[in-house]
Amino acid sequence: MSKEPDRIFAQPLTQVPDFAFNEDVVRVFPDMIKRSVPGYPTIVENLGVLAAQFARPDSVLYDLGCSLGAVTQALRRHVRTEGCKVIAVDNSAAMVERCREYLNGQNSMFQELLPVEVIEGDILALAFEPASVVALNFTLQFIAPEERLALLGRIRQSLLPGGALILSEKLRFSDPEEHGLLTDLHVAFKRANGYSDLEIAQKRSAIENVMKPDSLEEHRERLLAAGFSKVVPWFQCLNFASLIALP
Ligand SMILES: Nc1ncnc2c1ncn2[C@@H]1O[C@H](C[S@+](CC[C@H]([NH3+])C(=O)[O-])CC(=O)[O-])[C@@H](O)[C@H]1O
Ligand SMILES: O=C(O)C(=O)Cc1ccccc1
Repeated sequence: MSKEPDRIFAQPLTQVPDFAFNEDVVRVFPDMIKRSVPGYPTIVENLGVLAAQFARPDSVLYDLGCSLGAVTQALRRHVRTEGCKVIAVDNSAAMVERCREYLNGQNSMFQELLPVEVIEGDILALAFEPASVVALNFTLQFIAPEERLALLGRIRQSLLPGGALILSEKLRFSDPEEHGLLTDLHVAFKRANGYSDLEIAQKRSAIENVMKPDSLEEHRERLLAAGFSKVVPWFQCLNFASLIALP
């Protein structure tokens, strides 16, 4: 994995462009996500542990919005169920190219890894195969809000009995005091990880038009509306959380 540090927003920009998952971001992505998302390493590793409990024989495990394939790699470390394959999907050509390099490197080093297919494409246009695990690890927040319910409905329809959707997201909070406190604490987390106030401010304006977080209540209601029967939060660190949704 690339160890290059994230300095994307370190210099003052006259106009901050909308955030995009381009070559520059791909190069620093492992550093960026670890220093920006509290709990990210814990979520990714344990997503593999959870997935191993829900994986059904001869089914598909989806990693939707796979970026560099961190979740796919956790699935490969933990899932031992017969006949499973991973389908990892991302619509950033730069991400997919690097993701394939990492996964091919693993294939050549280890035998008996779950087979993985990496697809460059829009998850909104995907024809889902019967799946036992679907991971949306910090991806739904980048999908246009009006598309989210229909996407979750299609995921629900593809899920086999005993399977699960694992959904991780940045949260917004309907209570202004709670929202303000957790936003401030997230800024403190980023500062503690070496980001300057300028980097934090410029990143905030880069993501505000492209990343629209929902509240936990909105997630729960939409998942139930999409046909899920139960929504169980299993992790929260500051304003980042992960939920299990059962079919
Ligand atoms: N419509 C779409 N179709 C496919 N991919 C998309 C779409 N929209 C956005 N993406 C992709 O979703 C990913 C979101 S990052 C996921 C981290 C990863 N899951 C991880 O666990 O490391 C989250 C973050 O950076 O905060 C990017 O790679 C986008 O290209
Ligand atoms: O950096 C932030 O403030 C975030 O909310 C998380 C994030 C992480 C990586 C890319 C875009 C957003």
